[in-house]
Amino acid sequence: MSADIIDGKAFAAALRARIAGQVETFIAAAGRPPGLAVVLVGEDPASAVYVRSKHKAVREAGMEGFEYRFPADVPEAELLALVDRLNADVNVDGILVQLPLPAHIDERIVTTRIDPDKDVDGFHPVNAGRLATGLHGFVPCTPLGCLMLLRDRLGDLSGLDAVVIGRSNIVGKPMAQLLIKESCTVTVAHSRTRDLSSVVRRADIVVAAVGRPEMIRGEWIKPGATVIDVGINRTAAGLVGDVDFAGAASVAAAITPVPGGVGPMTIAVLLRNTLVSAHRRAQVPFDKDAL
Ligand SMILES: Nc1nc(=O)c2c([nH]1)NC[C@@H]1CN(c3ccc(C(=O)N[C@@H](CCC(=O)O)C(=O)O)cc3)C=[N+]21
Ligand SMILES: [Mg+2]
Repeated sequence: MSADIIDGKAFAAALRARIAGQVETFIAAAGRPPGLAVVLVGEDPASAVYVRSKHKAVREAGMEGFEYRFPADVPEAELLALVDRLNADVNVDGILVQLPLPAHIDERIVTTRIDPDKDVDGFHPVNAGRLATGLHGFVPCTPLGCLMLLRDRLGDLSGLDAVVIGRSNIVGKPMAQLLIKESCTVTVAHSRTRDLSSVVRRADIVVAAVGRPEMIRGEWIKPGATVIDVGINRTAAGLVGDVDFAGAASVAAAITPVPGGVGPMTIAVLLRNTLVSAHRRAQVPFDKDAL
């Protein structure tokens, strides 16, 4: 193995510590903590684990967490009524409805009901549009976390060839938008891409977000590339990413591990977005780029 391992867990912990410092300053100015509401529907064990770790992170940062749980058969209207209440609640700066939702609930309707200016997940179409057109708004946490790791590692990304594998609204598309903004030459590959290995081989930056265990092979990676693995796949052998880690690590310059890479960044950026939202809503000035 020759690649440096990008320690997302340590980067996220440092970011969270800086956020906690800024939370104290915010409380002194605004007289209240930043507030994040997290809504969980159903009993999916993986979702319950994520929601618990989000709450722990919220408390550790000095923010206020509001937690709401519904049984899997909650009527959509009841969920929407809660979103309406949270939209109107002055102490709530961020609203996150944990996905996936049960099949009888339309995720698009719920996501679109959240006030875009409290949408710290960045899933509302208004925020997707803001990102696509260069306006201020919330950027989805996972791709923004990936970008922070890339900038920390590579500095200026301009002119680099980037391949994003996966075209979801939550990761692939916003990741591509962020890399375009960084002046990368961006290719978005997906399940219908022909000759994926040749597409990946050109890339200085590979972001894998396909949700298929170890699909991106080490032999495809250009020597010296930086590999960001967004995948979290539970297999018989344990947690693995979308990248063949051992193979890729023998040729890449740097690679994120799973776990301990992108995942912890997602939660740290959620706190960051909530802190940014709190400052905007309370009209307390804040330099988010100094975080
Ligand atoms: N509205 C909404 N917003 C989300 O941001 C959202 C969501 N729904 N639904 C589920 C996904 C998944 N997600 C993760 C958060 C943290 C880790 C994380 O911290 N992972 C650790 C531990 C991995 C493990 O042990 O499971 C790691 O990669 O090292 C992973 C995944 C947020 N999601
Ligand atoms: Mg796909």
